[in-house]
Amino acid sequence: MSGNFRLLKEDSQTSARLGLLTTRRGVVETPVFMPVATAGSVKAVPPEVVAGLSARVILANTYHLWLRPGPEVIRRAGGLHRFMNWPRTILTDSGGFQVFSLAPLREILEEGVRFRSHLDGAELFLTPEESLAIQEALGSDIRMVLDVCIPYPCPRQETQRLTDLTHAWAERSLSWWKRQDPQGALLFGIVQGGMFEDLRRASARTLVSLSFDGYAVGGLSVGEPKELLFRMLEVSVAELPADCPRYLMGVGTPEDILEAVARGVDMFDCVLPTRNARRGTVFTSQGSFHIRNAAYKEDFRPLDPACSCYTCRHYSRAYLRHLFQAGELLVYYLLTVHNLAFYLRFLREIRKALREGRFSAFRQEFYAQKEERAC
Ligand SMILES: CNc1nc2c(CC[C@H]3O[C@@H](OC)[C@H](O)[C@@H]3O)c3nc(N)[nH]c(=O)c3cc2[nH]1
Ligand SMILES: [Zn+2]
Repeated sequence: MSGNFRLLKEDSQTSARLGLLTTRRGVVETPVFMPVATAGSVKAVPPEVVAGLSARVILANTYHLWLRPGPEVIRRAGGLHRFMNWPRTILTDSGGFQVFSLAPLREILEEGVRFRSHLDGAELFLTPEESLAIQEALGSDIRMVLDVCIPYPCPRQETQRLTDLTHAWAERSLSWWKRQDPQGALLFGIVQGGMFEDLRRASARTLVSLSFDGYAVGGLSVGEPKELLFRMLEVSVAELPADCPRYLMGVGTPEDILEAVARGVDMFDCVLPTRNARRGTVFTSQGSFHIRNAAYKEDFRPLDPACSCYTCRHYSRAYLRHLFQAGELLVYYLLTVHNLAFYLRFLREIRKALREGRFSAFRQEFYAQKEERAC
């Protein structure tokens, strides 16, 4: 819909591409990883540090911020950027996923979703228009339409019904959007269709015919086998315009991201680097490991010798293990900084490989190193 995305280079051997997404808060090189700040904070790490790690976009969540502290508080604070002191791009998810993953006792109606708050059980009703009104109060730069995140598995007939509903809500979202002055904010549609190739293709085509600024592929990374995730991704992306950004929601491990980039995805969000850090699991160039392992009790090396992040420059595995065992809060900060640095560096390396026309060699090297580790 809006020409905010420029294709800079397409890989010769795969569908991978290097792009530039311009939002009203800055320019974002793609493929990009977006740290998750669901409730308005990248857990345990201040925004200046997240920006210092080169993050250009973070992701917040309509459902969580709607329930607490409420959109009016954030609107009166001057919007989410001011409220959380993040001056760069913010993408807000619509709440479609949380209503199905968090809220109990829900009812999907034509008009919207009725459910009970996971915080206090209060009865709530979320419509496509209300989700966009909340995102408007938050003042995010990229907004997602309210969709139905179809669970896995789901019978074909129910998949068709929920996908049709998602399309009706997408249409209502766009007509609401056209009645507003979005002031340069972008609106993304979300492809559903469950695990049925024909429903996936039809969903992508329907959303493209409505014309959005970008397209997310939803309803994946919901417990399905990897080969199904990538097959449904391929058939969805095949129907999406090359000159619009594609966002694969909730994915994933470094390998999943690499494979999705190879299939033409530009944008990623995932809780893995931040959530795993708080659980003591770290990502490194030698694979991932759990810091509480006794093997690290007197291991005075950094988490990853190939990492130059603050944590790796100043602290050893032994110290980080000690903090984790002692329940010292500092370890959340130190491990999250490292995992985010790892993910953001990984995407930087992917963009560099694409820029230099050696993406396939980079991908082969990634698997060769993985093989080596396995021996
Ligand atoms: C993990 N797998 C996965 N995440 C997904 C999310 C974001 C979760 C959202 O919830 C929070 O992360 C758990 C973040 O705020 C994130 O934006 C999705 N969101 C929407 N609207 N529709 C989907 O079909 C959908 C599918 C997903 N699959
Ligand atoms: Zn590090």
